[in-house]
Amino acid sequence: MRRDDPMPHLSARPLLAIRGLDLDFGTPRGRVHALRNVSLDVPSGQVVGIVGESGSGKSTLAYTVMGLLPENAEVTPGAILFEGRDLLNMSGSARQSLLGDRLSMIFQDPMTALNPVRTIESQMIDIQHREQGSRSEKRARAIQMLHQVGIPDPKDRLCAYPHHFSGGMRQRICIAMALLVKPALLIADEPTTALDATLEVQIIHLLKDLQKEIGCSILFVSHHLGAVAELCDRVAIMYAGEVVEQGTVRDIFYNPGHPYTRALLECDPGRIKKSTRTLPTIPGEVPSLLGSKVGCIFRTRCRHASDRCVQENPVEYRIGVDHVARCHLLDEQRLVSS
Ligand SMILES: Nc1ncnc2c1ncn2[C@@H]1O[C@H](COP(=O)(O)OP(=O)(O)OP(=O)(O)O)[C@@H](O)[C@H]1O
Repeated sequence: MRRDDPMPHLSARPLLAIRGLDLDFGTPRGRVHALRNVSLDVPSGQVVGIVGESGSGKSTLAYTVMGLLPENAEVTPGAILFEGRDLLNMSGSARQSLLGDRLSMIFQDPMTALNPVRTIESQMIDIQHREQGSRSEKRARAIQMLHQVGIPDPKDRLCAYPHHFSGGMRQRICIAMALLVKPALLIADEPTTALDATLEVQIIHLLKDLQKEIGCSILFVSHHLGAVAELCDRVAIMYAGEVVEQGTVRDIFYNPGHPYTRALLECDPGRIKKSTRTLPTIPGEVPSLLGSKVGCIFRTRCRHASDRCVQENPVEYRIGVDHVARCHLLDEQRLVSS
């Protein structure tokens, strides 16, 4: 069960390779250990989901890749290799030239990305500033992309401002803008959280279709397991700053190896029997991220926790070819039965 080969689930040259990433936020109360020893791959042409409860570090991970961190953030070791180049050691200008070109992002709130006082046309033309072609060619590409994301009468709507569109339509416009530059990697940070369930399904289907068409990879951050199952090829489960388990969608949903993943699946409203009147929750609370980094991060909520879980950080154990989890139980070869 214990892996012999270091990180067997990580391929030789993925599009994005995060290795041993730790990130702290300096605060008056001490250092918040927001990311702990995170290693993760996004292979070319694949969609990787990052799932976890609120505060588990999903957005911090996404923003770290984009280089959009606040001043109090400090990466203390780690590497983020994008197309083989370490983003953490790149000059500001080299990194800047990747953003909005090879790397693109969709935010939870579309108004974060859209300028409220500029027309959709001017914003969609501006985003193509590195692309070849005249203004009218860029305008034509914008219309085509708006059509692809399902904006009705795109030619007539170009002169509208963001507030003229509904929330769902604004998110479609953001997707159109993010994909207009044909990025190699699209980072989507909870892009459907602000939308109702019907719109969420539409946006997930849209992302799926466009990803296939453009051939880009997506790092999809979500706390919605159903959306992840629908869209992703691979899933990483985060808890309190750590990736505690990762594998294919099938591995995670049908053969979870970590007690936290099991608990998360048991609490998923999409899987709960209709006769149940109260939604189950995971007992206990997420630990303070200010604390020591020693021991299993999930031990305070785990019914299987032992002394070893207090004293020793679990390494990744291989459950399947492409499937790993950080839990001492796997070392002892007695998988948790639910
Ligand atoms: N600028 C900051 N300074 C101090 N702590 C921060 C800062 N930004 C985030 N954190 C802390 O880092 C941890 C991870 O936060 P993050 O927003 O990445 O979680 P998340 O999983 O994306 O949560 P959500 O689903 O609610 O967006 C949290 O404990 C959060 O309070």
